[in-house]
Amino acid sequence: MPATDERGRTHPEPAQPAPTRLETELSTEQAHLETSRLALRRMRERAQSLFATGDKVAGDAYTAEQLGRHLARRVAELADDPATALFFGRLDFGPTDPEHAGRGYHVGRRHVTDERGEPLVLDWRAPVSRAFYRASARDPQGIAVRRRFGFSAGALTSFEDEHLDRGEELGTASRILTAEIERPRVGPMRDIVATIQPEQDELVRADLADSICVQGAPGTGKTAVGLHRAAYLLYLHRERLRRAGVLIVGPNRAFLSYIAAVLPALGEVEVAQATVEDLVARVPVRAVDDPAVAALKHDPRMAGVLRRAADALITAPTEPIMVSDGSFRWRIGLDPLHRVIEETRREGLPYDTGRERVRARVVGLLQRQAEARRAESPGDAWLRRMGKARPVTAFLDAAWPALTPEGLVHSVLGDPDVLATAADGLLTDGEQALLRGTKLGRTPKATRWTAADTVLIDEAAGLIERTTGFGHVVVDEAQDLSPMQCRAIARRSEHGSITLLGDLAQGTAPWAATDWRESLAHLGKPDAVVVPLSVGFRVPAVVVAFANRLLPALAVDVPPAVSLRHDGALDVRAVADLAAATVAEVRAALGHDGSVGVIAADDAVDGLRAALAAAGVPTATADDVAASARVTVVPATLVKGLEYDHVVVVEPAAIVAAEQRGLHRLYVALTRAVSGLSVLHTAPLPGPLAEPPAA
Ligand SMILES: Nc1ncnc2c1ncn2[C@@H]1O[C@H](COP(=O)(O)OP(=O)(O)OP(=O)(O)O)[C@@H](O)[C@H]1O
Repeated sequence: MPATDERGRTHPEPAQPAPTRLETELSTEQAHLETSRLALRRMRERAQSLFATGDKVAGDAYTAEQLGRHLARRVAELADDPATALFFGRLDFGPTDPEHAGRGYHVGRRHVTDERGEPLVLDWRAPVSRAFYRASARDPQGIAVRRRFGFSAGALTSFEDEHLDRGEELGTASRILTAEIERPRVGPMRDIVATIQPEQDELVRADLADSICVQGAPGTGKTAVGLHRAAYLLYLHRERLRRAGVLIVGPNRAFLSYIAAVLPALGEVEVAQATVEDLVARVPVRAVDDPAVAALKHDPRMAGVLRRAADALITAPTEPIMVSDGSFRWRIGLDPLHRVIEETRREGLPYDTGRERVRARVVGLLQRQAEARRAESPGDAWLRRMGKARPVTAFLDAAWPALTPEGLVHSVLGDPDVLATAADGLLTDGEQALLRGTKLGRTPKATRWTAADTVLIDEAAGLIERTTGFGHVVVDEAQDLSPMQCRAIARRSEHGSITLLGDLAQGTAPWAATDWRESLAHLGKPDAVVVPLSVGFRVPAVVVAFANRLLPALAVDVPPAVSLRHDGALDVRAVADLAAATVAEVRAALGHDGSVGVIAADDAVDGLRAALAAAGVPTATADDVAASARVTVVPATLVKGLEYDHVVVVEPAAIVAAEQRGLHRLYVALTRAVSGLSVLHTAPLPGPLAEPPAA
């Protein structure tokens, strides 16, 4: 409005440069963000007030509890983290789209609607949002303009448009994608919803019915894809998957805590996470196997041995059953008992179910006799009494004895006769001798089980009873699963699907996979497709080139990664004093933003931690993602799946020497860096790294 002076004369406003079109658009978008945040807050407040009064409106305690849980979940889902962008993109449809012509949608982490129910932000998983990830200049999918927003500390600061209708497409040249990839890393893993790439999106949005296996070099986004697929499937099949459950399997606790925040940030708060060891932890692990024995216990032939041992317990009846019942005496002869056992055996039920089926059939035979003699049908109480009658149980105990998983494994490992029969033709004499050398307690209870035993016990449990499964299982770092561990996961996904993620080059377990088809067969999903990912989002090109020098020595057939990052630094240096050089290197790295990871052979970790502490540099451990210390000292055996902005790998030769697949371990260690990698050594570098790179 023009200003008026004391004499009543009007003056034009002091000249302000008119806002540019870009500035106006930016402020419109900022206003939309503000409106959306307020709307989300309203949605959350409504959910909270429903939660507060939910128990008063529900009819009964059960409904109240269900409702309470639902509402609590809803409140958690609607949490707004001011540090993350509520929306990150916008789609403007062109005039010819049959459904959305001329409309624009903001795409973000969850649906936000205004008070009239009109969408302010669309969930990234909604069908319309798909075009945000997949549309291209060649196949615009109805989109005229795709806009990406840039944020700084939760504030919307920029945007970038692609006029797909004019054939413009940025692809990986997007500034906003580049900034996201090059952002210095700190703390736990973050979601990538804003920048999921088309080849990743195809995997994320694969059908629930499809099991898939992703082979990807380090940093190609396998973990990210697996987590986002879990979130996507939960969105699309909410009820079904909530009932059946979704499980994420990772290599160790440090890794699980590193990824734990991703799904909650996407509004998914009910996903189970476990290591394979957790899954099979029916007994505590209190002993260690000799490596050769452990390897044998993880061999899939052990499944056959256990099955045979369980089958061998089922034997032909030797005596008829006689039961006194008041003034009556019932008798079942050998022939019908034979038939019951054989018929039930042929049904191939879990052992326990079979035993109960035999019991029910025997009671059925008694019932028929009773009906014939008494001309009336006995009631439930009678049936129960007959089922528990001593002669019936005695027959069962002889022909189909009760069995526990620990008991079965104990007898296979501890009773040479049982082993000889069960392993005949499956294991060599030498292998049987290895197993006979296993130290066991006198009873299963008194036995100090090993980690490999727990896998056998789980296999035995799978023979005896049905395992409860999940609707979908995501398995990360799957190259390290043994065949027997694959079978443990197969039992938990028999009626569901799996996403298998891994890199054969990073296999460090003695039984590491060399061919995904074999793992998939053991997982019960032989027909799953194997899809490669080859664009690396973590490791800078110079570092990839250095690590790739190890590939020929790793004896695996995998496509090498191509890095999207052409920045980044590599510094390989012979030093005189490892501890002093590490301290200096860490100090220098602390001069820049981001986390610092020091990776060393396991037995060198304590010494390095002490050296850093003595120099006044506090350090965290790998499983402490919330630590305030920026420096983490990680044993090489725990670093799989993790990443740090700057990585210092200390004495590669020691990492290689520490284990059988030490070169694979070193490959893992060398591929953890986001911005820079320093390699410090006193001993010569291991084989392929010592040679000059091939031209
Ligand atoms: N589309 C993307 N946009 C931005 N960042 C991405 C994208 N995909 C992956 N990243 C980032 O790249 C890094 C590596 O991703 P991730 O850990 O999922 O890779 P990975 O294949 O599982 O690696 P590894 O084999 O080493 O376990 C992470 O920081 C992740 O956030």
